[in-house]
Order: sequence, then structure tokens, then C-alpha cells
Amino acid sequence: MFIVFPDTDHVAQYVSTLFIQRISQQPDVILGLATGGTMEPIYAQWVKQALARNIDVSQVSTFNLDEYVGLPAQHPQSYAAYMEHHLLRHLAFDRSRIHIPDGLAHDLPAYCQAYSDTIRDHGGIAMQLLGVGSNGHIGFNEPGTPFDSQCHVVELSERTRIDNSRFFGPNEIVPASAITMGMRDIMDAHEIILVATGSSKAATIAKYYEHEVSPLVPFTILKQHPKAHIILDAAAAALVPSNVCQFYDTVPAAML
Ligand SMILES: O=P(O)(O)OC[C@H]1O[C@](O)(CO)[C@@H](O)[C@@H]1O
Repeated sequence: MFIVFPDTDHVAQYVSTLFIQRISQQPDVILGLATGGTMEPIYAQWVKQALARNIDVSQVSTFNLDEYVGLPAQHPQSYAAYMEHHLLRHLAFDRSRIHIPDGLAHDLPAYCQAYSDTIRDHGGIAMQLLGVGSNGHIGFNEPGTPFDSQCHVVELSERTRIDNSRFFGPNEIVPASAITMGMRDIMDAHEIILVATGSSKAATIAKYYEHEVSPLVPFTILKQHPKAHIILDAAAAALVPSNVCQFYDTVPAAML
């Protein structure tokens, strides 16, 4: 079942509420975080709710999914800068608990192995936020990535580089490679919240519905996860039958 809200505002309110509730229940929770355009309204709501409800985030640990290879954290298009801008600087996180892959790491294979190990050493991710690329990638696990992969360096597909060029200036080049959590790292999360919004994701969501589980459409792996939820707005759900959607007009009052 897809969970469908009328628009991105409702999706953002719902998803941020899920995360705020999780933090309230377990202040030292381990969260997996994502970047991309889809997450911007979600983080805006998250910050708003956390401030309004005085939520203590100081014990929360986070692991981001991915980062471009070659971009320093200060680069405006790095995912470290994205997280700083949209979430971290607004709330009192303990920075020693924030993990974002280092795009400048020297020994990348060793660094990636250590990133996966660190997630496991923390006891695994309790709740993982995910977006989806138009080609079905999660994190930066492009089509064809083995399902048993751990954190690794990936050559970005032409499709992904074109999709993400909208975040870069006209004279800037989208990096050719990235560090990403692997498919296994993602599937090891206890609960997964995948979010897709806008008409540009409708065909991608239709692929999830139509395809068998296959590395060629990476996010189909979520069909094998016991607690994966796919949250859509009406535009992203437009190409799947309504009998596989659970529609909500608004965020259930009991959650707020
Ligand atoms: O939300 P967007 O910008 O469509 O991106 C979708 C996914 O693609 C990535 O940005 C990587 O290309 C992920 O980080 C994100 O979850």
C-alpha cells in the first residue's frame, strides 16, 4: 500500500511528525537521513515542529546516505552543506553524533567499510528516510547495484547527473562519483520511510508497482522489507491504481 496525501505540504507534515515522534519516544534514536529536493519541505517542517514542541535532539545520532566524491563539506552543493542549511544549524544537535560521508576521504574503500561498520556498531538505524531517484536509485545505489552491497563509491549514471544538475550553477560540473550507503546498509534499518513527490516521480512509482524485485529498479527491494512505508503526494501516485493507495486528506489528528 502507498500512503497518499493531497500535496507536498501534507507529506512534509506527516513525515516530519513521524520523525519527531520517534525522537520523543527515544531521545537517543539512530536515524538515517537523506538529501535532495524532496526532503527540503520535510526538514523545514521538522525544524518548525521541533522548535514549537521544544524537542531535545541533543542525543540523536544521524547517518546520511551519501555524499559527492571530491566536494569539501563547505561546498554549497555538498550534502554536508545541504544538511547544515536545512536541518543541523537550526536545532541543538550534538555534532559528534552526526555522520555524513566525507567526500574528501583519502582511502575511499577503507573509509566506506568503516562507515558501514560504524552504523552497525551503533546498533543499526532505527528509522531511515529515503528519497528515490527517477531511475529508482536509493541513496546513490544506481540500477544494477548488488542487493548485498555495503557503503561504497559509485560512478553516477548520466540520468542522475542530469537530474541533479539543477542544484549546480551553469558553469559547475556535477561530480562523476559519490559515496553511498549500500543496499544492505539501507535494508538493515529497522524501519524505512521512502518519500516521493511531484509528477516527475509518477513514472518511477509506477515502476515500483509494476516490477518484480530487481536490482535494475533498486527501490523495489523495499518490497522485501517488513517495515518499509512509501509516502506520496497525489501527483507522484498518479500512475498507480487507487486500490493500492491509502488516501489521507490530512495528517491524522491523533499524530499531531
Ligand atoms: O528528491 P530528489 O532531488 O528528487 O532526489 C531523490 C534522491 O536522489 C538523490 O538526491 C541522489 O541523487 C538522493 O539523495 C535523493 O534521495
